[in-house]
Amino acid sequence: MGCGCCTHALTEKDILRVVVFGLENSGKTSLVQCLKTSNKIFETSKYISTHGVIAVNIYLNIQTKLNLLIFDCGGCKHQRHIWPHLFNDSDVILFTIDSIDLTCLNDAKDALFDLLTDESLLNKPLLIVFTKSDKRKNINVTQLEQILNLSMIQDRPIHKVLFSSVTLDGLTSMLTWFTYFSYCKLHGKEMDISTNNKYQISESLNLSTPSNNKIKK
Ligand SMILES: Nc1nc2c(ncn2[C@@H]2O[C@H](COP(=O)(O)OP(=O)(O)OP(=O)(O)O)[C@@H](O)[C@H]2O)c(=O)[nH]1
Ligand SMILES: [Mg+2]
Repeated sequence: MGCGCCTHALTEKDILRVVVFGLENSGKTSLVQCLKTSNKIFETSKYISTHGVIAVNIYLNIQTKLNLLIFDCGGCKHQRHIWPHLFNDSDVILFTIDSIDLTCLNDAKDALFDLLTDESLLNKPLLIVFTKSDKRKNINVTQLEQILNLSMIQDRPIHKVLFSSVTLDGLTSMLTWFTYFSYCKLHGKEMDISTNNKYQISESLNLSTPSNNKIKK
């Protein structure tokens, strides 16, 4: 696989495989598009539900050579039988949760914990993305975390981000997290739960500002 701007062919180790799960309408495809293009979506964007899985290759940062292969899965119930087929190939899991639609939280929690108990996903790093943060001020993330029982998840690195595809708030935090795990994979390092390491690495990679990732505001 090549990206057009690298001089060497990419190997498996160069590519971080990210599987994106989450209920229908929770913002997965919009988020992937934001990662791919660094552009905001329009608030009025039409909802087109994903069928099956869409693989998206993203080459993100000239300095860090972050290569992501993202699997964007359809979220509605009858699509979820496809999810297990992607488990083995993943390095990290991204799970989206609509931070506005509180009626879906229990379903989201069930879907999330079903995933995490699957043997092939044990210990895989988990990025929880609370989406649509532009739609409501003062979202109480702690309350969301409590309802979802996220403190129960102790067997793996976990990071939580409040994100909006409309404003791109939270994008840099996601990219920093991906860069850390990409670095670990490339160098065969243990994927550490400690956040200190993560930030040391991201600082040394000079990833702390959005401009490094060419994010258009
Ligand atoms: N205001 C706002 N709307 C969003 C945001 N993210 C997604 N949406 C809207 O929410 C709807 C669903 O977004 P999608 O990204 O298609 O959701 P999905 O999780 O991929 O849905 P499925 O493919 O059915 O599983 C679309 O109308 C988007 O425009 C956001 O951050 N803010
Ligand atoms: Mg979708």
